Amino acid sequence: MTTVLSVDDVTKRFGGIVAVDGLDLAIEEGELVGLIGPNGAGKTTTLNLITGFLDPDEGTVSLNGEDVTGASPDAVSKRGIGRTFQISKPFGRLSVYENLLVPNVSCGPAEQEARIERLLEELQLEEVRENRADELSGGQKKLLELARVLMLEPDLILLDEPAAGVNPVLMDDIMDDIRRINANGTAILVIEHDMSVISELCERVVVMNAGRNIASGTFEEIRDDEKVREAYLGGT
Ligand SMILES: Nc1ncnc2c1ncn2[C@@H]1O[C@H](COP(=O)(O)OP(=O)(O)OP(=O)(O)O)[C@@H](O)[C@H]1O
Repeated sequence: MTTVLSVDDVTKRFGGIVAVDGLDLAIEEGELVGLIGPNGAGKTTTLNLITGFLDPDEGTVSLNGEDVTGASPDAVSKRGIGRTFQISKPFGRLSVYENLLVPNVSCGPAEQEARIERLLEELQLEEVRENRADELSGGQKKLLELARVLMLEPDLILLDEPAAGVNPVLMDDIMDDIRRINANGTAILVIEHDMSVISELCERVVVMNAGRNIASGTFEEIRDDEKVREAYLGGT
């Protein structure tokens, strides 16, 4: 198997707080992995370290075997990592269609247009293509963000809480979309507090606590892990 993402012994401190503490994490080609952990475990900081929004104090981040530690968010995105945010931030005054013209694609205009049309259809945004992005529901905004990320045809997508603020019916559609994108060959890492989403979606789950990777396995394996139970009980 080819390793798409490798986080090796990464540490990030904010003053006296060690947010990420010697973290090791790897995602193989085609995997769909969940990243969970109690509040403050370091999940979002990890995403920020992988995507170049933060620089680690120690350790390395590699993408497809290439060291991308310290690269800018733009450079990381060009090398094939896409990312969505906990709170979607589309360009509110632009239409759905115009938002999809924003990503800096490396293909020509005809292919760009074809990708937009395909994604509008696949993600069921066709009906709202001319609507302003700030008129969309929470779930539709998440779909638009996913479409924006897919415009760049990434090797790996990092999803930060895709279920937050989404109604359950649309969440079922979003889960189907995530499965389909993964089945087409894109590796995915999902941060999510909703355990039903994690258990339904992810073949492997990594658990963080206090900045460290404390367990990795199927949902059933980590659910029955004593260290994981203690981490969640200790956090409440
Ligand atoms: N910019 C920052 N400055 C100072 N401390 C920070 C900063 N970002 C995160 N932290 C701290 O780092 C630790 C890890 O935070 P992080 O947001 O990564 O956790 P998380 O697992 O994503 O939590 P949640 O599930 O609540 O989103 C916390 O103690 C947090 O307060």
